[in-house]
Amino acid sequence: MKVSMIGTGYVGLVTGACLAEMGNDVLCLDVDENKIRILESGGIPIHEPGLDAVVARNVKAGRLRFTSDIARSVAHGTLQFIAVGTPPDEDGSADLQYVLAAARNIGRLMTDYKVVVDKSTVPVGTADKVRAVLAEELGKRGNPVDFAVVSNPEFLKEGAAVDDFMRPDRIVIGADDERAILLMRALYAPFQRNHERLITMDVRSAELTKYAANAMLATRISFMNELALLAERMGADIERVRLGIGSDPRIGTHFLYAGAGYGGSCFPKDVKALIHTAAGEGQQLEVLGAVERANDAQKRVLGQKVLRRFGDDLAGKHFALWGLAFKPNTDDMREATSRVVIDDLLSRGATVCAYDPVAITEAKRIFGDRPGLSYADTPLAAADGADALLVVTEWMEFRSPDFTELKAKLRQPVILDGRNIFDPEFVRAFGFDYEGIGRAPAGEAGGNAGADAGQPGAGA
Ligand SMILES: NC(=O)C1=CN([C@@H]2O[C@H](COP(=O)(O)OP(=O)(O)OC[C@H]3O[C@@H](n4cnc5c(N)ncnc54)[C@H](O)[C@@H]3O)[C@@H](O)[C@H]2O)C=CC1
Ligand SMILES: O=C(O)[C@H]1O[C@H](OP(=O)(O)OP(=O)(O)OC[C@H]2O[C@@H](n3ccc(=O)[nH]c3=O)[C@H](O)[C@@H]2O)[C@H](O)[C@@H](O)[C@@H]1O
Repeated sequence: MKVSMIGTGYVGLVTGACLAEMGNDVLCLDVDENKIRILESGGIPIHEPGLDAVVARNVKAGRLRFTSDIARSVAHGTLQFIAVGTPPDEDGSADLQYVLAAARNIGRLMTDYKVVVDKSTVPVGTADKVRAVLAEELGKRGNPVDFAVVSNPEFLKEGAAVDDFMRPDRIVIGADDERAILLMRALYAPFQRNHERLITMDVRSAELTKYAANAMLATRISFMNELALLAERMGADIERVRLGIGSDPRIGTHFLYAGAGYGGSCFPKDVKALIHTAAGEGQQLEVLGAVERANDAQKRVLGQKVLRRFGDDLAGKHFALWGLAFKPNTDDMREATSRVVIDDLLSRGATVCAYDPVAITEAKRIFGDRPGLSYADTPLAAADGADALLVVTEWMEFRSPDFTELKAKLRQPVILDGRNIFDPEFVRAFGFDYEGIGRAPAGEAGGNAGADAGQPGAGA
């Protein structure tokens, strides 16, 4: 099938490459000419495991091409995927300007039947707006060309995007046009793996499904993070609680890890956008409001642990930070907890040396020449002379360091583990003063540690 992919970011490039992998003829469009130049010269503008191989293979086979020529993109695909960004507007609503600009381009130039697919995460009612823009542009030309608008939200995770797209849990298609549904079914047939994974529904339900999924996942995390703070106060261990509740299949152990707050380009913005959508309908989403507030507070928990140990004035103190990306296997730092932690420490006069396997270039772009912030080439080098090590992202390579060497590098053997990657007892046996998120204090096997183990709320 001929597919045009509008927007070659995380979603567009992965979707385009994976569709090409199944034999489709895919043309990827981006208004960012620099991105297109990188792709045309064989580079990949983002860090996403396995993506380079899929892209290279399909470019070589002639099934995947890139362009910044809008007319060429509109002419190419019967299926026109819109996979552009939908960042939060000042009031928290999803900014639809890029989606509607893409739709306008299609309407302005299309000459035959097109299925316009909303792949971007967009609020309920957006398909109607896209339809209206297409009709308006066609109307201006007095050209009654047939088209359909389909909602096909994407559920891939960064860092596992290719795998998620190739082996989806489900494929949601919101449409009311039979011809369009048939085309979408055919397009996604190779991804079904002998099991019906395609769920068709009306467009509005499909649009809401995407926000509901992210909001539910964000809720699980904030819920566990709040319980982790309570566990710290009570001398309980959130990891044991996670196993204890996760064994109930109605709850499950997945996606239940307490940590230093969720980040990324989607949970924060989608939670905000859903709250805003509901408010527009006169409904307050009380639970989601709390989810957002709890997460904002959770991003400050590591900084607060530092202040409790070292006092409010951190002048002369130096900290090692492991992990800049909002999660492992990506260089994405949008809404990353590391940004809040670094700001908190630097604003109190501390200096910070950070290490991340892939996100240092992105950090340099974000922080510029921020005084007090430096970067190291290895995790151990980052720890050199630090008063404490803060773990912010759970990269695999952080999980089994040489603890003896690490201790020798640090000025004080303090580890504040924002992702609970270490076994507290194991690390303490090396003489570290270790604190995780919601972990039992030293010597406690889950008993009541009373007021001594209490944390002052960490803003929650
Ligand atoms: N990043 C993720 O893991 C996921 C993102 N989503 C959603 O997918 C959408 C895209 O997200 P990302 O890929 O992360 O964004 P991104 O920011 O990485 O990429 C968007 C791309 O669209 C391009 N663009 C903007 N306007 C354009 C236009 N009129 N014509 C052609 N190209 C244009 C930009 O230059 C940029 O390269 C968002 O709505 C997001 O919420 C959904 C699931 C997962
Ligand atoms: O709409 C989107 O863009 C995507 O948003 C998330 O994917 P992503 O943001 O890439 O990453 P996640 O793995 O979901 O992690 C998000 C954040 O939650 C945190 N997290 C995750 C899981 C957990 O148990 N605890 C926890 O704190 C991570 O550290 C990270 O900061 C969803 O998982 C995807 O299904 C969705 O398609």
